[in-house]
Amino acid sequence: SSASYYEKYHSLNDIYFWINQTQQDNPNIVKVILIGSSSEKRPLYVLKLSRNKGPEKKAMWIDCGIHAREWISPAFCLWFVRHSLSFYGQNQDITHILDNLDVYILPVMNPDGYEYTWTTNRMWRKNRSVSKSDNCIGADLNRNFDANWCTEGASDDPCSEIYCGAFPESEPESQSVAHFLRSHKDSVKLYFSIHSYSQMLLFPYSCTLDEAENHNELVSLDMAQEAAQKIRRYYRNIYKYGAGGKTIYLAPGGSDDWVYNLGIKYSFTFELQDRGRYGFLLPPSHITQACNEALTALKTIARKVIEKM
Ligand SMILES: NCCCCC[C@@H](C[SeH])C(=O)O
Ligand SMILES: [Zn+2]
Ligand SMILES: [Zn+2]
Repeated sequence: SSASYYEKYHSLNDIYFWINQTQQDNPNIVKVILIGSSSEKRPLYVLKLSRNKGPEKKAMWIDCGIHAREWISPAFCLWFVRHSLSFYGQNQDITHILDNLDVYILPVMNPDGYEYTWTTNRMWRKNRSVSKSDNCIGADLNRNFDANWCTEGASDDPCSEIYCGAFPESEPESQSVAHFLRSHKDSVKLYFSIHSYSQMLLFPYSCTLDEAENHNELVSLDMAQEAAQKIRRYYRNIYKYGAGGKTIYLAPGGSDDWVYNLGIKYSFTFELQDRGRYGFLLPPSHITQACNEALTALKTIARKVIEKM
């Protein structure tokens, strides 16, 4: 696919075709792993990028598209894969990362919701599971993980945009991701969940206002602060950074907090462009800069984590 392919938003079927094509074009580097299926039985495909044939290396994980309307998120996962495949050996940052880490990428964690934003309601957020009680559809997958589940910042009302689901991991999508990460928790060292919008680099905790035990390390010059500084310097754009609970809002049951408590101590949620002018409807002409900003932050953090391994 040409460069311009990555400066557009793609339908779900287009992305499934891209996943298959990318694996076929790069059989020695890309492996496709089926980690589960959505409530409407669509496949959840993870791409594994690995430059090494050796034993299981340390790894990093990137999930995109947990919230359906945040189209820049899957666009970033595709952008990252293309950057990794096209610039390995040329760009020293991505070469260093791929020489040290395998990368698991889940381009669309909520395929049913994503499809729904293309066919029916562009502003849909949740998945499309049918709840027993009300006539309302969908749970917020980023409130369905087992981390202070369904406390303040989530809702037990199935009609709410932040409905926490019937119980932790009640949703097939979050259950599939939790299952995969539980079985890879000894090799996965770094976790990224990509969202939009508001331009923030967030880390645990969002489920309480308590500080994570390695809070200083996450916020210090090593990690989030340096990433935000790089974006400001290279792209003249402002990203806030900090613990989610204090920086954006209380949001219990999130993937990043659950991953952190699982023992993956370098866990981040990125809120990409913009700050509200277009919001979730970020125009395709903004994809390049939004993805470059996210790439800069991801590389900065990944390089620091590799140094500490
Ligand atoms: N895991 C919670 C991180 C902070 C909130 C992130 C936003 C992304 Se739209 C949310 O899930 O409401
Ligand atoms: Zn989101
Ligand atoms: Zn958001």
